[in-house]
Amino acid sequence: MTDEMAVEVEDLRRVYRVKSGERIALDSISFDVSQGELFGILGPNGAGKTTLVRILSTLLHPTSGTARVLGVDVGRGERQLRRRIGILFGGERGLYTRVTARQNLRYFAGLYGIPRKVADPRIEELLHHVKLDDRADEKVEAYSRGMKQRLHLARVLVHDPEIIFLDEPTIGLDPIVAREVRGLITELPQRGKTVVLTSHYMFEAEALCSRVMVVDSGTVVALDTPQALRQGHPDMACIDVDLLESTQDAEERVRRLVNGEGSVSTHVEGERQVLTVQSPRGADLVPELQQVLADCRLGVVAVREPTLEDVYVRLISEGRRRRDTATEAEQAIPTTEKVSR
Ligand SMILES: Nc1ncnc2c1ncn2[C@@H]1O[C@H](COP(=O)(O)OP(=O)(O)OP(=O)(O)O)[C@@H](O)[C@H]1O
Repeated sequence: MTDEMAVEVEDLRRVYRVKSGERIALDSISFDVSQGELFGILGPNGAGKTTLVRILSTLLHPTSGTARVLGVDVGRGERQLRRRIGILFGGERGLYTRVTARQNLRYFAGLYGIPRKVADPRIEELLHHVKLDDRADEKVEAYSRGMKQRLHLARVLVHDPEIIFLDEPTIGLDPIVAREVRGLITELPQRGKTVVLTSHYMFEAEALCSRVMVVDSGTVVALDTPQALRQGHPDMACIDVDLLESTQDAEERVRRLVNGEGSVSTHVEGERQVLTVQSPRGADLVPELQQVLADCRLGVVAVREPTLEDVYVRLISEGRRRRDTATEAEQAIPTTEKVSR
């Protein structure tokens, strides 16, 4: 393994059979991940992220297309690959809580057939690395969520895998613990590991990943460095409007004002409700925006550069608009014409 890509995916498709017929979770996606890269997969709920990670980590077979991990076809080299990959899914499953952290790690090392004289010093080093050495002989049931997640990371590393899949590794963690876990993830490439991670948090992807791939409805919407994605939309400025008191149709009215040339979203930030408008008109839009929102009580109105999250919102909404238009056009074609095409 020198010049090979860590992950090579071509035309990968996964369809689930459901009562109503078929559900396309991945629709012919292609991408590569280099060795030593920290690669992020972003996408809304149901985008296909977990399906993709499960295929890459040999837990699920693709319907068609190819996926090679460390040069091995995931469908053919399961046994060989499992020793070389580490998998961490969000949540608490996968540890034995009635025994200690050290016993957990010894057990998992044993499953991979690692001799004690190799495993023991590695376990010591890992416990130290995830800052659990002083609590290593305590039962895991007495651990906090954060300690369990750090132990999960040690478990993922116990067989010294070359590539690690992390599915939403900081989900449900408090901000301080999440930051600790992110710190440990950042160090993985320095330990020679390739990391593929999924996340719902844009700032996390921006802080950790060398490249990110945005997926929606099983297709790749964008793939680039976080910086290039942000800078790839020079026409876009963002306006944040603090809505101190708002009317129900405020967002809809702003949407009509923007008229498909950008995007509008509202989110709550602590006590604040913030309406964000992305528009190529930038600051020029502010007076009209204030006029449209004249019956609301507004706080600060600020024009700023887009963040990765803004770009993400725009990419997803543009993709969905394009798909809706294509579906409407398809539905407008008379049935006879569809059959003859
Ligand atoms: N076992 C299954 N049977 C049927 N459909 C499934 C199954 N697993 C996933 N799906 C569907 O496949 C699509 C992709 O799901 P997937 O879990 O991969 O998305 P995701 O991006 O990981 O979502 P989330 O962020 O909510 O975890 C969704 O429409 C989902 O409902």
